[in-house]
Amino acid sequence: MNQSDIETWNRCVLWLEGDLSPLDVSTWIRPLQVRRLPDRLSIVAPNRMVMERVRAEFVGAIQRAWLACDGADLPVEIGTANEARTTSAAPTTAVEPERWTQNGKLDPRYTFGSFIQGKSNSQARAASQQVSESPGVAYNPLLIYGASGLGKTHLMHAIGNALLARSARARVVYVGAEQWVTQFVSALRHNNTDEFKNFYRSADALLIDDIHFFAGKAVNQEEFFHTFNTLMDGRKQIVLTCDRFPKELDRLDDRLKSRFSWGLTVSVEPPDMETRWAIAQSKAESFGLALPDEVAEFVAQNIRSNVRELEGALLRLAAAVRLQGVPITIEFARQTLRDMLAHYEKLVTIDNIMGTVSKYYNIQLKELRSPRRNRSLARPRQIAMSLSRELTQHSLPEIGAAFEKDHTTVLHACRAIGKLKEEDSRVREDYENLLRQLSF
Ligand SMILES: Nc1ncnc2c1ncn2[C@@H]1O[C@H](COP(=O)(O)OP(=O)(O)OP(=O)(O)O)[C@@H](O)[C@H]1O
Repeated sequence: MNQSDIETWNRCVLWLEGDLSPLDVSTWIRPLQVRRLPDRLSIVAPNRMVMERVRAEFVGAIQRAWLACDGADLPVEIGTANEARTTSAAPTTAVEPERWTQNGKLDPRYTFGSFIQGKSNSQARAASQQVSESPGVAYNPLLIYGASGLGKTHLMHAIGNALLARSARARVVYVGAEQWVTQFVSALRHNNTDEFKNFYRSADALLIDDIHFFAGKAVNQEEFFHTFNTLMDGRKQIVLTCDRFPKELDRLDDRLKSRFSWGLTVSVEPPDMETRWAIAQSKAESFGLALPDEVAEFVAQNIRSNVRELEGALLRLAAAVRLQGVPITIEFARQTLRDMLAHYEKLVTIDNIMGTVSKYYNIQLKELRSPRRNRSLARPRQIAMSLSRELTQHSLPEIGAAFEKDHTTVLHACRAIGKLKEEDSRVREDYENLLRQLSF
């Protein structure tokens, strides 16, 4: 795949994430390699099973996604890597077997410049920048953890790209833990583990994504343990990402956990409203979408769980604008993103906001509706009203009715909490914790 095909295909995958289940996307779509030929899309599946399933179920969706992302309506041909290598009719679709003697590919789009900083990720970004400036010295290993789609891989690639920009000859090795496991198993099977070891142990910087994938894989952990020690002894930089705080990983060797804590462990959190807004603006610009401020605000307010979803939403808007050629308004965004928005509305209701807030403050649910005004009840009630305003589409009178109050009380609560978030760090922290809990 050339760079332009890779970029278009990445956008297609994002687009398909809006239509298919996450499991379908990771099982059937992500393993595909797609190449645009003058008259067709040539898809190579890693094996027969994937090929047959994609051919039976996903070809239409892939065609639509390509049309939306690239503007070209092309027929699709699909084969497997083996077929592609042996079919002279389609030599351009041949897929190189995954080899650990090649560096994994760093995405050139993932740089510090394209990473939007906010409260939720400033520590991770600063640490990553520092590592890229003083590899092997500043923080070693650097471990970035957090939920899916919050920018861990982006930061890891940014470090790799920056290291290569400083020294094009540096051996920056990037690999997903899953890929490492596959490669190591293959090396064991073919009796060439020495080559595998030399490759990883001679890196100047080793970046391993998603190390939670090592959990329960004792032989791989053992190999990684030795690679880790060799690189640390040679003052080579190690960067790791994980979907949770590594001490919480079950079935991961304690020796590894303790070594991870030699360096710095930083988290990335879901972005707050302001950061989502800035990310929306920046992603829209990179997709060539002129996004009016009020639409950016609408999208940022409504797509909250992670940046990958936010990006998917903007891509959809960009494709819809291109196809329909109409001006982009809030109503247009609401229509185009209605299934994504419905998903959020279903999950965040006033009832579950009240439930989450009462549990957080350890008060009874009925107290949120009661007329009692002592501070220990009034503050949680105001926070619950303000969250209902921020996270649902309900009007002030509807929120008031749910709390058995009138709409002016809700308005007052939203203003009071808005001000307190600026002035009182305790309120701000509580509000952000609750937002995180409600943003699944
Ligand atoms: N702060 C940010 N600024 C700009 N883009 C971001 C930011 N955070 C995430 N993204 C974008 O969101 C998408 C998902 O990010 P990324 O792949 O880094 O997530 P992740 O945390 O590694 O997720 P996973 O654990 O699922 O691999 C990427 O396209 C990335 O560029």
